[in-house]
Amino acid sequence: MSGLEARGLALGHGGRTMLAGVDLRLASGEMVGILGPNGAGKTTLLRALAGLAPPMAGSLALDGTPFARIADRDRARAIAYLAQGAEVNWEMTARAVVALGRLPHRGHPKSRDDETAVAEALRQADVPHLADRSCATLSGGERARVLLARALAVRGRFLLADEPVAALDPLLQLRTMELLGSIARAGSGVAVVLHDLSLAARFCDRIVLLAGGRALADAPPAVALGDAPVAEAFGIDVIRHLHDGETFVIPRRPRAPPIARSSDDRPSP
Ligand SMILES: Nc1ncnc2c1ncn2[C@@H]1O[C@H](COP(=O)(O)OP(=O)(O)OP(=O)(O)O)[C@@H](O)[C@H]1O
Repeated sequence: MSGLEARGLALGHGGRTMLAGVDLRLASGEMVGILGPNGAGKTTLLRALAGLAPPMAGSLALDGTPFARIADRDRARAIAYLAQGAEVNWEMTARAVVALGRLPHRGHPKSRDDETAVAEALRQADVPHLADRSCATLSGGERARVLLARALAVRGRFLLADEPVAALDPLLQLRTMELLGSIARAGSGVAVVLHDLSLAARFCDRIVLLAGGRALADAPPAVALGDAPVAEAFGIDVIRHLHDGETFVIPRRPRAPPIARSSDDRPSP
């Protein structure tokens, strides 16, 4: 079976289960959005898929080979991971940080040219002008784009990106989603954690919606972001706006909590 595959995953921290019974397959050429409320387990799931945190139960495999049988370096070459809101606390230039994405390739006979990969990643992430700046002096959005470039420089077959647009202005959010979509269309499997329902609905082929300790939905956006799953996962009502064939899903208001019926409300016998 090709792709990155999780079966029956149970994940948690300190012995506490946060997610259970998660099945997920990320194939080449598709972009999957991972959504859910704060604390639902999106980062926990993404880290497990990257091989950075072993599951409490279940299996993870790359093209049918269990993670346990894949060398760390081979896995790191195949699966690029962009952490959520990562800091860079060293006095390193942006170019040096992006070059860290080439570490899994060092000494590998089939490695592509590192300099070419770094230059292309800087260009894809729109940050060539920042290449010689110290990362410590970058704005939050600039740093986010440099760290995206580091993940792109891996040139993995899979890219797992945790909230890559959270710190970006509206133009860069759109450009980043377009970039991730083009990377998927070029043949990589992309999983992206998002909180923006419209970006997820417009750019993702499939949505995995996490809530209540499980995957509530794993379906195309029109289904996974339907009124019922969105209400159950986030406790909100949304407005849908169809424009040029694309659906925009806009949070409208928190759902009213269910009204407890007092004995006075009951119909008279
Ligand atoms: N190292 C840890 N030790 C203990 N609990 C943790 C740890 N990391 C995360 N958790 C808990 O696990 C749950 C899932 O966290 P996770 O970061 O995966 O959520 P998330 O869906 O990515 O949330 P957000 O949208 O806020 O980023 C949360 O309740 C969190 O408090």
